[in-house]
Amino acid sequence: MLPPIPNLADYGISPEYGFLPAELPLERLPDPYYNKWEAIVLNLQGLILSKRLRGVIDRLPVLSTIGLEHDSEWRRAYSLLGFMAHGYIWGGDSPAEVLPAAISVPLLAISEHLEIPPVATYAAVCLWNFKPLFIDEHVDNLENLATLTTFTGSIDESWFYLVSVAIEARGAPTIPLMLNAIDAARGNDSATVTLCLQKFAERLDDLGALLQRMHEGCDPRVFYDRIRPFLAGSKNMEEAGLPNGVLYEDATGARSYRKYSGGSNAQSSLIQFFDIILGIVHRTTGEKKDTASEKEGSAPPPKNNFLLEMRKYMPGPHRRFLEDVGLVANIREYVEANSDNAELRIAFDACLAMLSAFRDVHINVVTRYVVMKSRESRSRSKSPEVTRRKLDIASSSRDVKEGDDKKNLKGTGGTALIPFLKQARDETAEPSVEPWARRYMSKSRRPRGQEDFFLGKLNEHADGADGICGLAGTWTAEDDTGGLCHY
Ligand code: HEM
Ligand SMILES: N[C@@H](CC(=O)c1ccccc1NC=O)C(=O)O
Repeated sequence: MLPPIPNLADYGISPEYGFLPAELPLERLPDPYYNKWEAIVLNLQGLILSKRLRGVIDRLPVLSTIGLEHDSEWRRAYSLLGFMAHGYIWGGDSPAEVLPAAISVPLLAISEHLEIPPVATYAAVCLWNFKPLFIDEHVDNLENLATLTTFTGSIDESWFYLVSVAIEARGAPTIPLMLNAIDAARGNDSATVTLCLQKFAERLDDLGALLQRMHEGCDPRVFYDRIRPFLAGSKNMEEAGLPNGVLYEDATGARSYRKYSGGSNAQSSLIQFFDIILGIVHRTTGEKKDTASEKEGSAPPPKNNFLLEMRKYMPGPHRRFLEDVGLVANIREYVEANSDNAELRIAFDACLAMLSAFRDVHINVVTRYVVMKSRESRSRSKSPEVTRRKLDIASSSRDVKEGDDKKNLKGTGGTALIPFLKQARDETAEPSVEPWARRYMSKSRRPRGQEDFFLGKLNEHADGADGICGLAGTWTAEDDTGGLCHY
C-alpha cells in the first residue's frame, strides 16, 4: 500500500496561500492584557535607536499565555516576542547574554505550542508579519504588501521581508499542483504530469523574477549595516560576544544557556518543498556526487545537515508536511522510467533549470548584499578593533583575514555561504535527464558571452500565437546569471 498523499488542511497549509496563514496575521493581540507587548513593538525602532529598549524590557512583567486563544493570536505573540528578543540581544553596544524572564518565559511556552524554536525565525519575521495594503487584492503582488513589525522602521527592511512573502504567495499554488502530479504519476497519467510540470516551471520562473526585485527596495548597505545584525542567532557567535549563547529562564525558574541559528530563508518550507518534489538531493557541503563508496553500493553520502537542521526552525506542521511529501515524491522516478516521453522529460528539466536559475539569482543577491558589503566594511575601516567587532555581529564571521573573506563569511544560518549556495545550485541540476539541459546547467560548460540557449518546447502560447513556445534566455559573462525567461 502506498502512503497517502498529504492533505493540506491536516498541516495548516492552504492551497491558495501555502505556508502563509490562510487567515491574515493579526495586527495586534485582541486581549488588552497584552497591551504592554504591543506598545513596545509599536515603538521598537525608537526604543532601539535611543538605546532604551533594554531598560523597558527589564521593567516588563512576565505575562502569561493564558489570554492567547486562536492560532493567529499565538503566531502574533510569537512574532512580537521574537522581535523583542532579538532587539534586546542585538540592540546595544555589545550583545546581551541574558534574556529577561519577561521575554524568555512566554516565548518558550509559545514556541512549544507552535513547535518552533524561541527566536526570530523566518516565520516570525516573514510568514506571520505582513498585511495586504488593499484587502481585495492578492498578496502575491509586492505592491500590495506591507510589514507589521521591523527593527529599523526602514522601507529597506520591509522590502527585504516582503520579497519573501510575495514569493511564498506566488509559489503557493504549486503545492496542490504538484501533489496532483504525484497522484497523476501513480495513475500513469503522463499528460497530466507533464502539464503540472510545465505550470510548475513557469511559476518557478516568476519566483526568480520576484527575487531579482530585491534591489528595488532594499539597499545592500542598509541591509548589511542596519538590518542584518538583528537577524543573527546565538550559535557560533563566540567572536561576536556570545561565547555561551543566550541564557533563557523558563516558567519553573530553571535557567539554561541556549544556542540557536539566526533567521534564514533556508527556513522557508516552500523552497525545500520544491527540492523534495523534484527529487533533488543536497549533500553536506564539500561532499561530491558519485563517491567510490556510492558506486560500491554502500551508504549514500550524508544529506545536507544544514538544510535538515533548518527544518527544525519551521512551524511543526510544516516540518511534518515536508517529511510526509518526502515519503510520496515520485516525479523524478516517473520521468526516469518514462524517458522515451520527450515532452515529459523537457517539462521536468525545465523545472530544474528554473530552480537552478532561481538559485543563481540568489547567489548574485548574496554576493551583492553580503560578500561585497563585508569587503567594503573592512577596506573602509580606520579602527580595526571596532570594525572587527561590528563585522562579527553583522556577518557572524569567524577568523576573517584579509583575502580569504569569501571562504570564511558566514550566513545568519551559520553556513559558509558561497560554497554552500553554489553546491545547492549545482545539485539542483543533478536529476536532469536531457543531456543538453545537463550541459546548460553545468557551470563549467555554460556558454560564455551573450549566447542564447533554448530549453525546447514547453507549452503553447496562451494567446494562441503559432510556433513553438519554449524557455529561452541568455547567460551573461558579467554575472553568470541564468537569465531564463519564456516567450
Ligand atoms: C538580501 C537578501 C538575501 C540574502 C542576503 C540572503 C542570504 C542567504 C544566505 C547567506 C544563505 C545561506 C544560509 C545561511 O547561512 O543563512 C541563504 C540561504 C537561502 N536563501 Fe537567502 N538571502 C536573501 C534573500 C532570500 C530570498 C528572498 C529568498 C527567497 C526564497 C532566499 C532563499 C534562500 C534559500 C532557499 C536558502 C537555502 C539555500 C538553498 O536552498 O539554496 N533568500 N540566503
Ligand atoms: N541568511 C541571510 C538572512 C536571510 O536570508 C533571512 C533572515 C531572516 C528572515 C528572512 C531572511 N531571508 C529573506 O528574506 C543572511 O545571512 O543575511
